[in-house]
Amino acid sequence: MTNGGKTTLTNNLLKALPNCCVIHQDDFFKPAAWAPLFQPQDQIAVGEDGFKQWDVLESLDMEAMLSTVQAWVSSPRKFARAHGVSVRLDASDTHILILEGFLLYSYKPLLDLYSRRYFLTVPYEECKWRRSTRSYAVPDPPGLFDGHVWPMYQKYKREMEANGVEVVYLDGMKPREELFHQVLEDIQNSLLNRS
Ligand SMILES: Nc1ncnc2c1ncn2[C@@H]1O[C@H](COP(=O)(O)OP(=O)(O)O)[C@@H](O)[C@H]1O
Ligand SMILES: NC(=O)c1ccc[n+]([C@@H]2O[C@H](COP(=O)(O)O)[C@@H](O)[C@H]2O)c1
Repeated sequence: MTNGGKTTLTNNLLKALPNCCVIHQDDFFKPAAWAPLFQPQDQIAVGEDGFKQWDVLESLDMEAMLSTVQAWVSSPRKFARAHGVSVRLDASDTHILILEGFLLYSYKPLLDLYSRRYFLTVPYEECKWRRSTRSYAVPDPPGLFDGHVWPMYQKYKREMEANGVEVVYLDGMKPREELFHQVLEDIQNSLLNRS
């Protein structure tokens, strides 16, 4: 979920895991107008509620994100080099790709590609508070959290559960270090079980 601690956890994992790349879903938001002149290029819809609909799958270019994932799948080593990730030649040939995002489990073509699916959650009040302290490229207009962000979070999570998508829930209220060690251990175990 938004402000669950995804970026923080991802950055910690990136430092600890060899040959590890990341793709951020935020990089795939479709273009939006920042001024009326640019209106024709605006691909973010405005809902009946008056809010720009940022938190729906249609606002993200998921095809482009999938292509980026496929580029990694076809050559992790080349991908790592192109993204400035140093490839350790002495380490095992295992490569890891982290996808970091708030709507990763609602786009079918990606669903079967994941080895592990983690889902960080925090309670409503904490999420709202953390969000209020964030500064996004496009600032939240007043009322966006309750009017759009939270309802969309609930809707997509409900759908994900109804579709039987299995995830490992992580308690985003735990200290950063604890979350890091929990997930690192889980990744290491899943790698061991594969070999
Ligand atoms: N485990 C944690 N406990 C308390 N605060 C956290 C924790 N993880 C992240 N934060 C804080 O919450 C905010 C959102 O974190 P961030 O990692 O950017 O979330 P996300 O990428 O999920 O939106 C930041 O201010 C960050 O410092
Ligand atoms: N990166 C952007 O261009 C942009 C613009 C508007 C809103 N957002 C917000 O980003 C959130 C997702 O990012 P986080 O998971 O990091 O919070 C969404 O809830 C969305 O409302 C991002």
